[in-house]
Amino acid sequence: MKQIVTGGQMKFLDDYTIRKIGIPSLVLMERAALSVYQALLEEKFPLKKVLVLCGTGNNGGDGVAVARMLHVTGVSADICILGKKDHYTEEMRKQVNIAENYHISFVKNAVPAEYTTIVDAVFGVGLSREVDGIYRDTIEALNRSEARIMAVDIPSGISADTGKVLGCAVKADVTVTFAYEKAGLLFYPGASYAGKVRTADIGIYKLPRNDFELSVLRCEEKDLYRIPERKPDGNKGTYGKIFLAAGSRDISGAAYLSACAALRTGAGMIKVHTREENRQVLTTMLPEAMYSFYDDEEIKKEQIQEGLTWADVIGVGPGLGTGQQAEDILYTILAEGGKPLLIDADGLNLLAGRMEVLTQYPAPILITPHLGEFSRISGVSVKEWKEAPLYLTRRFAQKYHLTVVCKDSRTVISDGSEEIFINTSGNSGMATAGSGDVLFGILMGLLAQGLTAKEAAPLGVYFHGMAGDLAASQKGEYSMIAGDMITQTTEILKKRGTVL
Ligand SMILES: NC(=O)C1=CN([C@@H]2O[C@H](COP(=O)(O)OP(=O)(O)OC[C@H]3O[C@@H](n4cnc5c(N)ncnc54)[C@H](OP(=O)(O)O)[C@@H]3O)[C@@H](O)[C@H]2O)[C@@H](O)CC1
Ligand SMILES: [K+]
Repeated sequence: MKQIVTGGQMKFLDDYTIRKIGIPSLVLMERAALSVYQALLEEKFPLKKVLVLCGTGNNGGDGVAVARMLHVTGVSADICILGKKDHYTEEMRKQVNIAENYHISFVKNAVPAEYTTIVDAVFGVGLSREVDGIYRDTIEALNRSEARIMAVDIPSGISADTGKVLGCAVKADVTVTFAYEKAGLLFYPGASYAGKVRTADIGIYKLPRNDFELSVLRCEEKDLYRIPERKPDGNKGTYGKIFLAAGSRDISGAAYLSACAALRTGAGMIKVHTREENRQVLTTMLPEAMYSFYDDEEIKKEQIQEGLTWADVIGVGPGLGTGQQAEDILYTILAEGGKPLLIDADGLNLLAGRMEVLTQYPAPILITPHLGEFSRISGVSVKEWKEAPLYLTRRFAQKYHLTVVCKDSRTVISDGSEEIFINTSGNSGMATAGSGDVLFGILMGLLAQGLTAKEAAPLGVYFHGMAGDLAASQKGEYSMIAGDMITQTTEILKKRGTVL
């Protein structure tokens, strides 16, 4: 797991390192600038003529130090400072003083088009409001230039918390961020403004994970080892039994994809409860599953109860429909399930406006709404969510005692505790029919194998994104379809043994 920070947390850690640990601010700044200088060389930036664009804060101070490092190695570097002298931080003042002693050239009205490389050191984590005036004009001119752009810590204009563009923002080719990735570099549009992100260790104190009041994390490939190991003496019961209510009249695909993904992820057994019309197609396509069918008559509660008693994990929703039968199935499960429960799609649509019934359920519940569904069940608009994705997802999880997987280009996962996850795997090709059903199946598969909802959710989402990335590498983002992701789960599970 990788630790991510918000802008406020980074400022706290900077401050803690300086005041409590005792590393002087200028030492951190020197290391920060050196890491940017090295990145300029390693990423082969064209250093014929470099402009370092600085703000008045410490991000600007980093920039002035980078200009000095370039200057002493014979690179022609101009410094242009936006903002007034009386706004300089103490560190910025010292850096400017050093640069003046070196006779580095300061320019007033830089023309970005004249430079081969531009270092963006206007705003870092201290950006506090919309960018306008001279800042906006300069950033827009910079984005129009042909120069390669290196952002210091975060592209100026991007919110370090949400990735939002505050007015306007620098479009960088490479960003060197210090100590930790900032949440704003992971969320879109910030992620696409940052270009390639390099994280540099500059000596900031590494706070233990448990000491963060709110710990923002992301999974990485080595976390695959968290998928439970297969036991040589295991049997199909060892790997869990799933009861899945999915599919409706003429909708069999969602049931197929989720059930198949669950089995491919390693679940021992699955029983699909679905409409009679799906009998032939499902039993032909997925004979490995067991089935119970219902028709136009009233749903048979005993049939469902039998499945619930047998199962270790329950899933409800994919392709279920929102008619009376679907509602009866959902409420039977809520009343009598009592086992870890996953709800998606139509299951969530049926719950809109009645979410409080979930707080009565005696076992963990995991829900996987996309942003539209989240909006419907929470009353939070998509626009509001984008302003505060971490806070709003967590608040919702707390309110209804759930693990929430809020699906977006950067899925946010929270069980309401102090640990919250942002997922970074995946690609635009995954915005394809049935992709959510595959995720649902993967999550059921992980829960069936004994992971808790909190463990399964971030790992399953990451796993699903990896499957999407592998599918895209083979079929391309345009052509890949949901079934390709199931095929790739096989490849990912093969990797499990190699990442330890
Ligand atoms: N010692 C350390 O702490 C270390 C810090 N490090 C580096 O420092 C960065 C953080 O520095 P920081 O806290 O000084 O804030 P920073 O990002 O430079 O911006 C603040 C300035 O911007 C201004 N401003 C804000 N919004 C604005 C707007 N919309 N439009 C116009 N102005 C606006 C604001 O002005 P004011 O609000 O005072 O008017 C203030 O002058 C961090 O990202 C990293 O790069 C590293 O060197 C490691 C050691
Ligand atoms: K910057």
